[in-house]
Amino acid sequence: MIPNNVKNIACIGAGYVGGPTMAVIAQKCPHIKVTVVDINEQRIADWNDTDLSKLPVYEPGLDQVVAEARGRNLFFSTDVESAIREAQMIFISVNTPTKTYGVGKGMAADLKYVELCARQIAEVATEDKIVVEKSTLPVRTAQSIRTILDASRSPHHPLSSSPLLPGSPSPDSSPAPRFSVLSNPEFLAEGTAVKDLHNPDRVLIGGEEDEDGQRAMEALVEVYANWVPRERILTTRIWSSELSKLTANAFLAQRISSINALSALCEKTGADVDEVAHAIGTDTRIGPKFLKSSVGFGGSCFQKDILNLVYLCRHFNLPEVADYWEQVVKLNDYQKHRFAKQIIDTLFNTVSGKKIAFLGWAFKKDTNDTRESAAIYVADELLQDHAEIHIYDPKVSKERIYADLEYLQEHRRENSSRNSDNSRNSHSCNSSQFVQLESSFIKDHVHIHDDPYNALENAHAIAILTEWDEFRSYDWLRIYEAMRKPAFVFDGRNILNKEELKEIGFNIKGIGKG
Ligand SMILES: NC(=O)c1ccc[n+]([C@@H]2O[C@H](COP(=O)([O-])OP(=O)(O)OC[C@H]3O[C@@H](n4cnc5c(N)ncnc54)[C@H](O)[C@@H]3O)[C@@H](O)[C@H]2O)c1
Ligand SMILES: O=c1ccn([C@@H]2O[C@H](COP(=O)(O)OP(=O)(O)O[C@H]3O[C@H](CO)[C@@H](O)[C@H](O)[C@H]3O)[C@@H](O)[C@H]2O)c(=O)[nH]1
Repeated sequence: MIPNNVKNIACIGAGYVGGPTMAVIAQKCPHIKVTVVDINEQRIADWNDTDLSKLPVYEPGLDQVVAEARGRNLFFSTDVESAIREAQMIFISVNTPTKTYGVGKGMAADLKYVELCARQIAEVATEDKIVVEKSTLPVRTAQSIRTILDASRSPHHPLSSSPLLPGSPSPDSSPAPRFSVLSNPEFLAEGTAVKDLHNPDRVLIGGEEDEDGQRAMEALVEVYANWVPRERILTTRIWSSELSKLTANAFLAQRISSINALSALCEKTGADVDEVAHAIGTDTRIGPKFLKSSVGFGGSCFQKDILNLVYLCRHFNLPEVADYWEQVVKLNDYQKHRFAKQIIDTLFNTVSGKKIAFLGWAFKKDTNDTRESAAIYVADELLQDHAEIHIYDPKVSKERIYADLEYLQEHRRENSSRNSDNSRNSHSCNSSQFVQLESSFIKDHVHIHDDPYNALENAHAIAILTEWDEFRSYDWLRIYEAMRKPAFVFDGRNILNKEELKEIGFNIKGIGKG
């Protein structure tokens, strides 16, 4: 019978979502054993490191949560099979990146890791289980997961006891396991993951309408009800839950692209985008959040999830709807390009041989995650013009920065060597005017610093790519004195005090500042 009272949870995928989410469940539910498994041995070793500063995910407050629960009822392991076997409820929290090959390349979500999890659960499970989609998935993925899981109940499956097939050899006498699939998308934002998990606006659970589905939903509601008020735990039909996740991200990203589109108009007209955002945000129907104009949104989710939504719309023959949402991503590409171009234009139409210092590489503050960070695309565009880039980020490693730039070149290589008719023609990563940069060129032209003042010394210009708080409190007079003149600052996050910097002597340009 599908359990409605869970004592043992497994989570497949110990990444930015699986790790923090399960750590908080374990912290808040000491009566439940939570095992997080991953095939990446290094990641698991890092989660188990006694030095909490080495956790693979940097999130404010996460170290305390892990310290409280790890070894008590929270475990990190590479033994995926045992975790599946023992758990009553299994979360799938693996990556679902944009496909980089074949059908749907550049648009659709790549579900191969999710499918592998479903197959492994089907193979290993011997008892009834609840399978929870925690990864962000296209609407109706639960159907595919169910199909794979149900196949393990077929008379030909090695684990099936085949009670329906008279005379067939039965490997054992226990009945084949039953599964119920739930959708429980995660809405945490990086940098505030622990806060968001402790105090979510809502928890969304979608389930199937049969009796098993209802029992499974009840079981998951009971887990969250240990700390989330029940009125904030929403239960819906499974397809609504799946689609709500993509919709939420599309709406959030749309607000950023909307304000970024207007930032370009502000620069032409003399308006100030922050004043415009404040003026419209005070209308309670619009609200003040997610109206901060920037160099462009990054992160592993917004672009991927919108492209996935666009792909779905095209699949269901809704081209007008697809075009509408795709524009959000195109505008974001335009914003990143506009920022890089402004640097080159302002520095007298070339940055060749010039030292451009980057403050920040992460896609937002308070995280070490760099996936789809605007910094990568801006750096690439400046490197195309032979800039010397010097980078400081308080949390991102040297290896990560080089890997990000290399990955972009690899992506460009794939796009140019294959027929990319089906893929998105992104300005940032597929533009025909850009050449593929060699590794040696990247190593020679990109320098990473542990000390921000070293990164900034003798720079022709500074570009702020991430809104880390510490950048505001630097000694800007000292920085000015150590820079080449005219000393340019391009504030891609509008975090610096423009008037103060101008008084020091800087030539400062913000986003959407006319
Ligand atoms: N990062 C976020 O802030 C965020 C927020 C909400 C939702 N999501 C969604 O959650 C999902 C996971 O995102 P993430 O950022 O945690 O990804 P991630 O890449 O940080 O982590 C995924 C992990 O899954 C592991 N994995 C892949 N296949 C596996 C398998 N078969 N068995 C065991 N481990 C396997 C990988 O090794 C990796 O460590 C994605 O669908 C994403 O869209 C992410
Ligand atoms: O007003 C704003 C708000 C954000 N950003 C940028 O937008 C990107 C995304 O920021 P944010 O949404 O705060 O972080 P994520 O961790 O990407 O979280 C988003 O993506 C997650 C993964 O799906 C969802 O769970 C979250 O609800 C959703 O906010 C970052 O580059 C931010 O700098 C802006 O430029 N202006």
